[in-house]
Amino acid sequence: MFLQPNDELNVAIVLAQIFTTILVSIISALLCNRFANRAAVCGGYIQSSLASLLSTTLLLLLPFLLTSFTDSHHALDILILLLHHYSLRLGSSLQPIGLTGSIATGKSTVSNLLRSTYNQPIVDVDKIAHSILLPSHPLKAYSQIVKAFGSTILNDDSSRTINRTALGAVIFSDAGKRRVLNKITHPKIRRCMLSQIIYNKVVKNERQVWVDVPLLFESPGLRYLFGLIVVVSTEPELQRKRLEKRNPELTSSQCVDRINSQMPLLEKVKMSHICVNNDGGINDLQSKVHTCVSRVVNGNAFEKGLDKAKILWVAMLICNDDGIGAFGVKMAALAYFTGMAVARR
Ligand SMILES: CC(C)(COP(=O)(O)OP(=O)(O)OC[C@H]1O[C@@H](n2cnc3c(N)ncnc32)[C@H](O)[C@@H]1O)[C@@H](O)C(=O)NCCC(=O)NCCS
Ligand SMILES: Nc1ncnc2c1ncn2[C@@H]1O[C@H](COP(=O)(O)OP(=O)(O)OP(=O)(O)O)[C@@H](O)[C@H]1O
Repeated sequence: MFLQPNDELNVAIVLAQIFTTILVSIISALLCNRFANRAAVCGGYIQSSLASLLSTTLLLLLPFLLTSFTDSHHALDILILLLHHYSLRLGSSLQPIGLTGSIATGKSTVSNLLRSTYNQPIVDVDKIAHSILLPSHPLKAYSQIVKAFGSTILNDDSSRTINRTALGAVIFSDAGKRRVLNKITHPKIRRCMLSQIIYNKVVKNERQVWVDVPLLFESPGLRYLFGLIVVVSTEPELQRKRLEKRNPELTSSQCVDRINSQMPLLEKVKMSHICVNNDGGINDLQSKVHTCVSRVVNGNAFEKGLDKAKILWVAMLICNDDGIGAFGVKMAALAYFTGMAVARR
């Protein structure tokens, strides 16, 4: 079933479906041809029977393979992997810039400045997380979440959409439940995030892409995806006050739960390349963002470390929400051979 190309994820999926359909057809045709040639050369009864049996099996398997590719998102994973691989070979990297911080330290405010003043492309991971929750989203987190948390987290109206405040109250006060939600949502968020990075880099040809990702350091290994990490920090008391002011629907203790559910900000600052301190007013923040953008545009703040990034991309794609199945093994093999090709250069 082909999806309608109505957003970056779907465009990438449709491209991936077309790509794998062509790839599988070429491989099958080549293999059939090879078997037929072998049989003709050897001329033996057993060989030619075996060859025709294998060719027929392959041809029969082809529609099945295509259906399973188009019904799943494995095709997208392979496309992302290959694009990443070839971008490294061409000497440019898909490595984006990570923008992080803790809750209410000002990531969205900085993103808005980057977008409006500097025309920078931003992938907003909170926005992705919200879209994932919709009943109509192709990655189908909605049904899994309702199964895990029950219908009490749904809005009472006819839409039956997820009430984010209700779900937040459950997961921010209980680390076990938070893990359950993260297990459902994070692989899907990651996949949409990667699709959007690829879309911006490859389709829109953007030089650098910023990714506003709140849990960059909390998600194991994710930091290696980024060539550069910028953290937005505020002093804890100011952070709590800004959170309470922005989200009046939350009680003081719910605000504290949300802050405590994340890694301490100081640790994040230590692990980042650039820190934008947001203890002052908006004008002060604007001038700090200006300094940050100058460093990034000059390019001298980027780290090397493509190998680490490459290993991570491969691991992220294999360990997706479908588990390490047969397709994961195939992808590992693909990654291994592409890696060998690079090593030989
Ligand atoms: C729990 C949900 C429904 C609350 O929605 P709500 O609109 O009230 O908050 P919002 O999404 O704007 O999140 C605000 C901030 O909370 C923090 N936060 C969100 N989810 C988590 C989490 N699982 N663990 C720790 N902090 C989180 C982030 O700093 C985020 O920027 C929502 O955040 C969600 O679906 N979270 C799970 C997905 C996720 O991890 N998102 C974070 C992006 S990686
Ligand atoms: N320099 C500033 N001066 C005054 N208010 C600010 C400043 N920076 C941010 N704020 C306000 O603080 C609140 C939190 O900021 P923002 O939403 O940008 O944080 P965030 O890190 O994106 O939060 P979240 O993690 O929840 O997505 C907002 O209401 C914002 O308007």
